[in-house]
Amino acid sequence: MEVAVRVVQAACTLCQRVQSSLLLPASASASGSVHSKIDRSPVTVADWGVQAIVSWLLSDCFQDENISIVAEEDDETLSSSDGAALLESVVAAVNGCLIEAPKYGLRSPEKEFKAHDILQAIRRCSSIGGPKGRFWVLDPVDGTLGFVRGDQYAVALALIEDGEVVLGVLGCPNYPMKKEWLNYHQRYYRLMSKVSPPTSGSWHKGCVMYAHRGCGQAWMQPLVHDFGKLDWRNSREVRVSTVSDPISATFCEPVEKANTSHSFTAGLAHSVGLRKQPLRVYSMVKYAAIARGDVEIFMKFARAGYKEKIWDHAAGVVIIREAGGVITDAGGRPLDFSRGVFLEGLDRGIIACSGPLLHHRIVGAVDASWNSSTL
Ligand SMILES: Nc1ncnc2c1ncn2[C@@H]1O[C@H](COP(=O)(O)OS(=O)(=O)O)[C@@H](OP(=O)(O)O)[C@H]1O
Ligand SMILES: [Mg+2]
Ligand SMILES: [Mg+2]
Ligand SMILES: [Mg+2]
Repeated sequence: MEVAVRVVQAACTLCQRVQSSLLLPASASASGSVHSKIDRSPVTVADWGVQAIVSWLLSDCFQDENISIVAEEDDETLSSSDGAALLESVVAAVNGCLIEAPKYGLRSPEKEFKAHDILQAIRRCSSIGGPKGRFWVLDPVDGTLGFVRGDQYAVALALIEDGEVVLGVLGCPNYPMKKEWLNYHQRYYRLMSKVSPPTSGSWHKGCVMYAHRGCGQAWMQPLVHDFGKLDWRNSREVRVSTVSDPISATFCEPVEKANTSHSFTAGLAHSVGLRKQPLRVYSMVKYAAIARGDVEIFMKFARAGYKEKIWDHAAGVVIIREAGGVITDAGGRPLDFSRGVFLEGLDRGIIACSGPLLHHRIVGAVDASWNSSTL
């Protein structure tokens, strides 16, 4: 757990630097830093950079060159002839971050990384998961769309043992320790990014959340740029909301309508008596929000045929559960992390709630309205 938290803290620093540079007006570096994948989703220098550093740091910490990691990105684009400029940016971002690894109580590599070291580190995350043994699961940047838009995103790292998520760490660089800081923070960030972006060293407005299966506790600590100054006693326990009356509950969901049916969730919300506007947030920050009691419900109904990937959920699931929440598919069954990179057998959608009462109502409402929906 300690290694995972340190590694995620370091990875968040890399992300913050890349995000600041992306937000520079007409930034020369920005134009080349975002690439479009075959499914037209974005991938950036930060996605590859984080995957490379997490891969290298984990294998270095555990002295295991063959450490097993399932992760979202691959090296195909960077290895291709038109990926040379991107690769160069990733090399610079990774070296800039790893040189500071000792600040996080981690080791820097003996020599600066060259392009082929980066490709190798990215490629090493090629585990395909499964029912047996132990492997890490990494979403280097979850909510890449939010990331490129200067908004919410998360670095998500989990450990799976024999098909069960045993620990999860969620780095949320733009999600302040206190919900009340969020508006102020976002307005400030947008304003600043038009003038001069904040230097990474002065930016302490994020948090890192983590939990270990079976402890019944989940924790949050501030994002730091010098781990030596971080006292583990600054970590505070987080807990889900105690609200169980739908009238006072808030639900959250993905921002993009391509990723979930906003109309179906609006119908569900109405039928169970939710009255507040949904909070649309990018990334697993939604899971962080449930775990620490900022919202009560998360719902996602992807289009038929879309298969959810384990890295989009693993870290968040264990944090929500240990913080006291309930998370299942829409049939009320636990998410199955034991069947490879996909959440195979997922029934319709995902529902996370601060407690069993709300969860029961929503699952019931899905059943009542599913057949008349167009999903
Ligand atoms: N079609 C479709 N349907 C459902 N989900 C999809 C789909 N395409 C992608 N993804 C995955 O969604 C991840 C982003 O989820 P978000 O909750 O951040 O979505 S949103 O941007 O707020 O709409 C996103 O994670 P990242 O790629 O890490 O950003 C994807 O893994
Ligand atoms: Mg992606
Ligand atoms: Mg993701
Ligand atoms: Mg991602």
